[in-house]
Amino acid sequence: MSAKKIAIYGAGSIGTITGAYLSQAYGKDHVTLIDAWQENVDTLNEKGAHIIGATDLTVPVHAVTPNDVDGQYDVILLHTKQGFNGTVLPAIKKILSPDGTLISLQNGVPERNILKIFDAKNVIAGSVEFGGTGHGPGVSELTTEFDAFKKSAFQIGEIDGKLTDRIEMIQEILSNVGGTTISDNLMGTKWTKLLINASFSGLSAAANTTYGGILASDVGIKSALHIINEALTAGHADQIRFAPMNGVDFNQLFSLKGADFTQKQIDYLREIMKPWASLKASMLQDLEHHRKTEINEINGLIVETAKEHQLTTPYNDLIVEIVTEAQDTDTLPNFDETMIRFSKLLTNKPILS
Ligand SMILES: CC(C)(CO)C(=O)C(=O)O
Repeated sequence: MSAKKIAIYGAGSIGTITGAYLSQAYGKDHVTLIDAWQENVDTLNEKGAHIIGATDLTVPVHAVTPNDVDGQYDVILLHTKQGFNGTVLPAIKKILSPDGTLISLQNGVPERNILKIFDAKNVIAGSVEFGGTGHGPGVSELTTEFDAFKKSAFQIGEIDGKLTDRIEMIQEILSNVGGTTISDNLMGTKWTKLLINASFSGLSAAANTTYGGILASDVGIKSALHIINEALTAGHADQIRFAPMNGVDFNQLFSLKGADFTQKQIDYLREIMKPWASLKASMLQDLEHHRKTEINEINGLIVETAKEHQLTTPYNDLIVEIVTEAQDTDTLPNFDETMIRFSKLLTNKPILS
């Protein structure tokens, strides 16, 4: 396998971590990090990729800007944001070898659009299950606890869910980064990641805090459960079978069964999310750096899907409202104000024991 040429398209907080581990495993002659930010590319080449947080690791890497890409790649990991797909996908098409594989790892569910540009035989997809926070050029903080990262970093699958030699080969490659499981239910995988993004990343962005800040707040954790439940309801209406993530069946454990969520559901959600407490949503990092967020592709997708089935989504609506407001006014949301707005939605919803 080491003869394969691998590219990481998008060396942001997640791409830098992935690129560091793959370069460590296969050598920088076989792995290229592609990123549009010249200063990031220069620093990566001069100083290596520096991973801090749950580990401390510096790995020599080879990085280029999209304009300087030379040659074709057998495997390309797609780590840019969906908002750039209009330019990124045609650029990737030119550098993916005819038998190559593009791994769609973006948040949301971009695969239908990706398949308009790429032949299905060249595409697999999956979800990223670890967090990263950028700390300037070349430096990324691994925000998932190290054991959880090594256990569960990616879930990948063929579009048709088949177990193929190719998907096993990609699993082997990604296992150099962290735990990688194969899913036979790709849409279920993408939607389970979507519900984590909508709830914890949505609230992290809307309340200007980490996942831990949401877990520690009663309003935060209860709102997270409502967001998850809205995503489950919209997904079910759209025939989605939610895949377990890191062994946890969100559908089974966290859907609303009675008048309200039970204390057991609250405690369990707090417990299983602990290894991700230091995560800062990429949408919050976008707001901090004056970039457009993925709000429409994350909470917005749940709202839209629900609407198609005449369902309402007050909790996801509020996330969209707050994050869009912050994005449009180039400001950061305020934790207390956001919690007040969510507590109004939660009023009259007692927690059953
Ligand atoms: C889970 C996490 C933090 C990993 O990048 C994420 O997907 C996001 O916030 O966008």
